[in-house]
Amino acid sequence: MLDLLENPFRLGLRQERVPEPQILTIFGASGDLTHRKLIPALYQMRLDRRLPPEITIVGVARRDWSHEYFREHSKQGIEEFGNGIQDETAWNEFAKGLYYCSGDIDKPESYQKLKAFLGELDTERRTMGNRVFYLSVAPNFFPEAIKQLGSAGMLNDPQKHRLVIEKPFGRDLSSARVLNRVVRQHCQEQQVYRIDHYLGKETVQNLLVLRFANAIFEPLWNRNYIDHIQITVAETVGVEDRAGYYESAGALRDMIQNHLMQVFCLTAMEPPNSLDADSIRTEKVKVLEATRLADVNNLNRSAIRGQYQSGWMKGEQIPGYREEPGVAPGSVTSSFVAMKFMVDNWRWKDVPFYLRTGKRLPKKVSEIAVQFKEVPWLIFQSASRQANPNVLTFQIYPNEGISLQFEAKMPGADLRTRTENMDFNYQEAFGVKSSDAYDRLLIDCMLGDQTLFTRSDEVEEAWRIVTPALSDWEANTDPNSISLYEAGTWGPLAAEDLINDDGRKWHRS
Ligand SMILES: NC(=O)C1=CN([C@@H]2O[C@H](COP(=O)(O)OP(=O)(O)OC[C@H]3O[C@@H](n4cnc5c(N)ncnc54)[C@H](OP(=O)(O)O)[C@@H]3O)[C@@H](O)[C@H]2O)C=CC1
Ligand SMILES: O=C1O[C@H](COP(=O)(O)O)[C@@H](O)[C@H](O)[C@H]1O
Repeated sequence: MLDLLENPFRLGLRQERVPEPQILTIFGASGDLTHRKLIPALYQMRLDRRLPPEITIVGVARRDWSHEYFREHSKQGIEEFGNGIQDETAWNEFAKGLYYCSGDIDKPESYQKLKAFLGELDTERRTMGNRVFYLSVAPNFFPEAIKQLGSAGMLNDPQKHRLVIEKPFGRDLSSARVLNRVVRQHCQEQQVYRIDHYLGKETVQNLLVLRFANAIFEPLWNRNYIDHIQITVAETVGVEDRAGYYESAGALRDMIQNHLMQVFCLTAMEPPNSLDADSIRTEKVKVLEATRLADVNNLNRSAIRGQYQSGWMKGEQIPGYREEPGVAPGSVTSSFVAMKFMVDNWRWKDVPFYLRTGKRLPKKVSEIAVQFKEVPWLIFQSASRQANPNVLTFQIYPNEGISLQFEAKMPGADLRTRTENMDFNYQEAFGVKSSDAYDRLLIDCMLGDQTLFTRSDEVEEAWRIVTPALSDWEANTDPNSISLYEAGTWGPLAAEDLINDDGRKWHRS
């Protein structure tokens, strides 16, 4: 493989700073996220020397594992979900810094045991009292874990102690406020990293670069040129073995309130004064404050929920959501949500933002499609009778990149046009696969950079916007009140109507 300095595509890709030695304590160490994402990301970062040799990871969960078992389990996770071990010597060195400390979030004695253990490790691993506590557990545990960590004196040094909180942050506006209050009682905002892994994705960050490092887009980025914007996160997987969590969350809490709304913020916000964490977060809050569901008096015009029923995908029969293990037979949990937002400000008046996400859809795809207005008068013949409008698409998954759809002249004597694409592909351009979002976010947290993490007021504003739909859906538990869609299709018909009624259609990538 070419060295960073030799490969011209990779110039400038070197990470500037390596975090100080520290101990990362993961609550929920035996869970899915730790196994599939966090440990593989941490190992890869150490392999790439983006983490110091002293990096130490302590897993916490109730089950009675040994350090050795946690190491073996982690190794298997890296083989299955990461880039593999690659180098046994490097693995052995990394594994020496992996520890397990069984404990129950609800029990104060677990924190005393953990505190003593971290103290011992500090001396052994030379980690200088630097601590990150990562709450990779179900959201209902967040308040208790924070209270207990605070009471045990483990969050009392704002310079050395950091707290990472997974999503969803609360389950509605009032619980998010309570959680923020708990956070404020036990630590300062500068210590808190509310994580949203979509902010760690390269194309999501590329949105900022495209908008604010290029002069040509900003003049067009408003109601004069943009017809509407669509944000889609479609998944082929179903609820898998996460019904315990998903039944009480649903697609609105699991995806829209956090991932899709963060992407929405970066698309719609005003230019920040600088890249400073608070400049960006302040602009995100401002655009959220101006945002509402399109029509709260007629929710069918702005918020659609759906649930997959049995269907066929890749020749295989897929069970319906209500037949999945752990799901109640009459469940009205949504596995699909589509929403229409309006932003009441000068830039976006009358420009709808359509957001949709769902499980068991035909394709795994995440993208932002910015559709421009049609030309006022077409003087050419078009292959499709009518010229297609320009669409700028940010492809978050798969094939991270950006493409611009435009009309081009077809060969021949006639002046006829056809729709073509100008493509930028991240991997081809830079000669590297984009790294996993968790790498970037874990490093940023260890370096004390909060730019890609959400602030308390941001989370609360996001909850405020979706509250009318959330309240209506919570109140309506009739199994027939949710629109059904066959697994392997693009969601319920009501979601098509949401956009078709405005004379528009969902972008198909
Ligand atoms: N999985 C994913 O792809 C993603 C998950 N997330 C978020 O990450 C968090 C974790 O999710 P996930 O890993 O899927 O969840 P899992 O259900 O797989 O894991 C939960 C973990 O919590 C531990 N746990 C449960 N109760 C206690 C307790 N009383 N004391 C101590 N530990 C406890 C469990 O271990 P034990 O039973 O041994 O105690 C287990 O390690 C959630 O907030 C989720 O929303 C975010 C993005 C993606
Ligand atoms: O946070 C979550 O995200 C995943 C989708 O993430 P992606 O990076 O694969 O697009 C989703 O499957 C899960 O339900 C949700 O909790």
